[in-house]
Amino acid sequence: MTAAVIDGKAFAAKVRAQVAAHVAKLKEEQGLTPGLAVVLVGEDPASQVYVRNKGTQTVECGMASFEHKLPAETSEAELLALIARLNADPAVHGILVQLPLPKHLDSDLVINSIDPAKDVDGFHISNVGLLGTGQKSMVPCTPLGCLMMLRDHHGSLAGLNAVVVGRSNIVGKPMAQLLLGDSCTVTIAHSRTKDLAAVCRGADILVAAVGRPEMIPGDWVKPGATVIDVGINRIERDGKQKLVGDVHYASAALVAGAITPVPGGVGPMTIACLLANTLTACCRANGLAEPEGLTA
Ligand SMILES: Nc1nc(=O)c2c([nH]1)NC[C@@H]1CN(c3ccc(C(=O)N[C@@H](CCC(=O)O)C(=O)O)cc3)C=[N+]21
Repeated sequence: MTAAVIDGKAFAAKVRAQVAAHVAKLKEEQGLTPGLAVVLVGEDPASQVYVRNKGTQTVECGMASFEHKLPAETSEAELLALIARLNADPAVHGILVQLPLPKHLDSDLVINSIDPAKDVDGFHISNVGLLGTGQKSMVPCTPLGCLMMLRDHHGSLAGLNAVVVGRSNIVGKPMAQLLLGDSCTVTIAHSRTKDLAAVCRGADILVAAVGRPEMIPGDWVKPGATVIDVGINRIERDGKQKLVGDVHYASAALVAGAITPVPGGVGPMTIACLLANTLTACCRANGLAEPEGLTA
């Protein structure tokens, strides 16, 4: 059997179209334009490309984009002062501080200085706690995108065995919370898990978020399982730069029921969910009904 390919790129385009339609309605009926501020500290080339993509897609959806590029040697006080200004700016509904930050900056402190209502990454400690207790929160973009694709593919996720490989605060842990919220039986596995292969083979839903190129081979995949590959690893093969996931795609696709490719899977959905979260934040800030199907 060959797996169905879950086309994240096409799915993301649909999500962005929904966002754009809702934004148009907000403008017409309320005179409101959702705004997203993206803060980039330093000159990492990959981050620059990525921040530019976010800005372009934000504007394409009819929203306002505010880019703040600060030099690598920006002090913590300067960064916190910028965040305070964005927190107070009514034109800004979402704030994203691109991670990782340069080492001299305390990212927990910086993230927790963002107004939780504007924390479109869902990384603020207060949003983490709200998600963990099943309350309304801002949900991290990558796990939200994965959840949307899983719901679309399966309908109900109730009772399915979900294994999340990776325990990061930005993907693994919130992904596990969302799957639990949809009544999966959830296992969080990681580098110290005993017999990781056997644990993975028990998964109806396998989410790989470890950041190791092609670490999960096809024979760790249960026949018919749904595989969500969060990894985006830049490697060199045959003298060429290549993007691969955390799953060995060719072998996994022979066994899985459905699989997300890299590129074109989770990545585009992450940005689409960032735009959806910005719209949601704008609606909440103004006491308006939230867009349907774009939140957890
Ligand atoms: N505060 C913060 N929030 C983030 O959400 C965040 C961050 N910092 N720092 C960096 C990572 C990385 N990330 C990606 C999102 C989409 C693609 C994406 O669209 N990838 C394309 C390929 C792009 C390419 O060709 O390089 C794809 O998978 O098809 C990649 C990477 C969000 N991040």
